[in-house]
Amino acid sequence: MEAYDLVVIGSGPAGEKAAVKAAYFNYKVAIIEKNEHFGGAGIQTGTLPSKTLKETSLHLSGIYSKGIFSIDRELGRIAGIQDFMYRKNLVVHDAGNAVEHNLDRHNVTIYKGQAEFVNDHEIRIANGAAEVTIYGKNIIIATGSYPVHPANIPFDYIRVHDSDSILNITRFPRSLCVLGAGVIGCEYATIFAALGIPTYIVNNNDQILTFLDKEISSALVSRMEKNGIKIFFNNTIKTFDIPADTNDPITLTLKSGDVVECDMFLFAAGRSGNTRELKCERAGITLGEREAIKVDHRFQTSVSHIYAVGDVVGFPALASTSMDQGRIAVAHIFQTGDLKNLATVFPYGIYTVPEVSMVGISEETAKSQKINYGTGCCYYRETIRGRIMGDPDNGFLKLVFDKDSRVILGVHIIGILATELIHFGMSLVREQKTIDDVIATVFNFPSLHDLYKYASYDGLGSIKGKQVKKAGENLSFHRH
Ligand SMILES: Cc1cc2nc3c(=O)[nH]c(=O)nc-3n(C[C@H](O)[C@H](O)[C@H](O)COP(=O)(O)OP(=O)(O)OC[C@H]3O[C@@H](n4cnc5c(N)ncnc54)[C@H](O)[C@@H]3O)c2cc1C
Ligand SMILES: NC(=O)c1ccc[n+]([C@@H]2O[C@H](COP(=O)([O-])OP(=O)(O)OC[C@H]3O[C@@H](n4cnc5c(N)ncnc54)[C@H](O)[C@@H]3O)[C@@H](O)[C@H]2O)c1
Repeated sequence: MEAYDLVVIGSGPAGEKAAVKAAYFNYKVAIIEKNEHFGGAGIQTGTLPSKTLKETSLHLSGIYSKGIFSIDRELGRIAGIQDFMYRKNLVVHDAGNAVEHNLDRHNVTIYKGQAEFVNDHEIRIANGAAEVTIYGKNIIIATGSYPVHPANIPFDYIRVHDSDSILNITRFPRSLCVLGAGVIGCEYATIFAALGIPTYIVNNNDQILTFLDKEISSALVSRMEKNGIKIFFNNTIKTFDIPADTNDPITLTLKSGDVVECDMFLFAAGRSGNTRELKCERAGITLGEREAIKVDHRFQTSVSHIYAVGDVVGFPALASTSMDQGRIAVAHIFQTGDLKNLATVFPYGIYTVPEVSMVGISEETAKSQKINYGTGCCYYRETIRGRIMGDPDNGFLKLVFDKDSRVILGVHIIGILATELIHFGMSLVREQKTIDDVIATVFNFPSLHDLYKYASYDGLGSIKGKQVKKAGENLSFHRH
């Protein structure tokens, strides 16, 4: 039986980075992947395809240039579903190959097939009729998550989809209903709505993306509604009526009694850990809620030489954090001494139209923690760069800071490039910088980083109790 210093199960962002890091330190490493292609949800079915479809929908719809440069860009021909999928397919294919190449380059041995534990050191890999068992001195489970399939949702992958099958549609929906206003639901709803497709969201509470600062999530709701999305709050679907003729609409009856007619349906109301096939009980590994594996802060499971990283351990379930979790587990196993814990300050990037990003605490959290906090805000259109670009999103940046120390505690952005702009804010929060530090910083001019400067000035005004002049909507921002 072939023996390895480390066996990694799964080649998504968490598994790839773990395997490559251990190999870099000259350990003998194997990785097991059950899918034909490498990269997991990060590259094949989640992050990368959805982000590419978002860029494609912005490009095809011209949503950010309409009416701004005097002459509207017209598409030479009507874009078809092949045009919509073209770049996604290309980028996914290239990025999947890049993962394989990276593993190869680092001399990681690749096993194709489905892994299951024989005991706490031995893993059986089945690939069709072929089977092989390998030995891992240490093991990292990085098997990710899958979209749950509640019994009442009649998935047919033609008109009723989950976030995997929506990537393979062969025609545009004439209209779309999404169940769940989490990140997946909101991102896909805005991608399709940007293309002019009538879109509905059904969500079982009164807010979308509940972890966001409320002012930002409310602003996103108003932008989504402006882009033609109708959201049913505090609601869920009671019955589905799917006619045999695909020209006829699917009829959904909601808990509220409302009836929604739509051409396609997307389920986006939750994922669970990919642990069922692993037979974790044979290795003595303890599972938690939603089929996730229980780990400590170093990603060690209940069995000391077995670690678990990425989506399979649950929150925060991001590609960004998953990669670092993989690296941290390896650093702990082999005592490389370079990485100890996952950064406590990391950003959330929501690739909706418009984008949203946040780091640190929201105004609601500051309030609940009884912090003597202040806020400062600046709209994109109040900056010169924003005016040049034109800003159909009415985007803004909001700072939450401690009024006594003036230290910035949270940064919240809605608007173009929010997921890029947030990283300066992340440094501010991590390094406990003050609004005065931001005011004393020179940025390129014109640049959107002015948002930080003028939000800080706005914050100064709010400390002194002045009402700082604000253009346009949300003039009535509550000041502390
Ligand atoms: C639609 C969507 C959009 C997303 N957008 C973002 C985003 O914008 N930003 C972000 O940070 N995150 C995003 N995410 C989340 C991100 O994709 C995941 O957090 C990330 O992929 C988790 O990485 P992972 O390595 O833990 O698991 P995965 O990427 O799921 O990879 C797990 C791998 O393990 C393999 N595997 C599973 N079981 C076995 C087995 N028994 N044997 C062998 N192989 C096995 C699978 O085939 C898969 O290749 C998104 C997710 C979805 C679904
Ligand atoms: N940009 C990103 O970072 C990004 C993008 C997509 C996904 N992800 C990751 O993927 C994970 C899964 O995302 P998700 O959106 O599937 O799940 P989620 O748990 O974040 O959201 C599910 C939503 O569906 C609602 N819901 C649940 N059951 C319902 C029901 N029966 N009826 C109506 N509404 C219902 C919930 O209230 C919630 O708003 C997230 O935790 C996230 O970390 C990240």
